Amino acid sequence: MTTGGHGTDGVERRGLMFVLSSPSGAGKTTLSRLLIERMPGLKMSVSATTREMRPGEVNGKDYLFVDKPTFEAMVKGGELLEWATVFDNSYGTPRGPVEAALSAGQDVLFDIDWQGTQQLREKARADVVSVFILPPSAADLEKRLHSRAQDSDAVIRKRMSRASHEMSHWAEYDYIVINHDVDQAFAEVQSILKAERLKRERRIGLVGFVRTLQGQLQG
Ligand SMILES: Nc1nc2c(ncn2[C@@H]2O[C@H](COP(=O)(O)OP(=O)(O)O)[C@@H](O)[C@H]2O)c(=O)[nH]1
Ligand SMILES: Nc1ncnc2c1ncn2[C@@H]1O[C@H](COP(=O)(O)OP(=O)(O)O)[C@@H](O)[C@H]1O
Repeated sequence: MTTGGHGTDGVERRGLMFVLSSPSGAGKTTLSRLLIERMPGLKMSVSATTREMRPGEVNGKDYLFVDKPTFEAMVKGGELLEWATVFDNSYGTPRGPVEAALSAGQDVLFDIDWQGTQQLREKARADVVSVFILPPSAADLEKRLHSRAQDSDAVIRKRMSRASHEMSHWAEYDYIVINHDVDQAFAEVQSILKAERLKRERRIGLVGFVRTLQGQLQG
């Protein structure tokens, strides 16, 4: 599914699909924003959703906010790479921008749940790197959901009651980061991405690079 771009050292490599999942409120959105700001060559996948827009969210940036018939038409038209129902709403990843970014040699960042992560893995196992973010405690999780101040008490209760179920999928992920402190968690997630970018299997230009080096040594 992915074709090559160039790494910072000029060696061609396959783009990767970097997935962050967590129970609601553990810090995926915060960490995703920092990654996009600070890691060149990484593009956010903007999901389509039927959920209500929160105060401060921007249509087309945080999500593509669509109505149910539009979402169903996207599913029927094969426009979504994966999709799932979360908290009674539909969420899905538009296929076009992901494929375009990967073809242009960029990595793509996904803030999606475990259902979507499973679907991506089925489609492109070798190119998916998945990270599960855990909160330090249930009390912290609840505090963060309240401090975000964007959901009603009823919605927060629903998200808290779903957290344990969401978390039960932690062992399907490649890496686990506990978000005590944002700077520390960001540094950990960034290290994962940096190391994964250097993986031999993705660096399809290495054979040619080493051959050239060997040629130079012999010549
Ligand atoms: N499968 C899938 N899940 C998504 C997608 N977009 C968002 N989600 C997940 O849907 C859940 C709810 O997201 P949201 O309503 O933004 O709430 P938040 O996680 O509390 O910020 C989160 O677990 C997201 O990771 C998507 O395109 N596909
Ligand atoms: N390490 C942390 N310590 C304290 N607050 C945090 C931390 N990480 C995130 N937050 C805050 O918690 C709230 C939920 O974080 P958010 O990134 O929206 O979570 P998610 O996208 O996983 O639902 C936000 O108000 C955010 O600023």
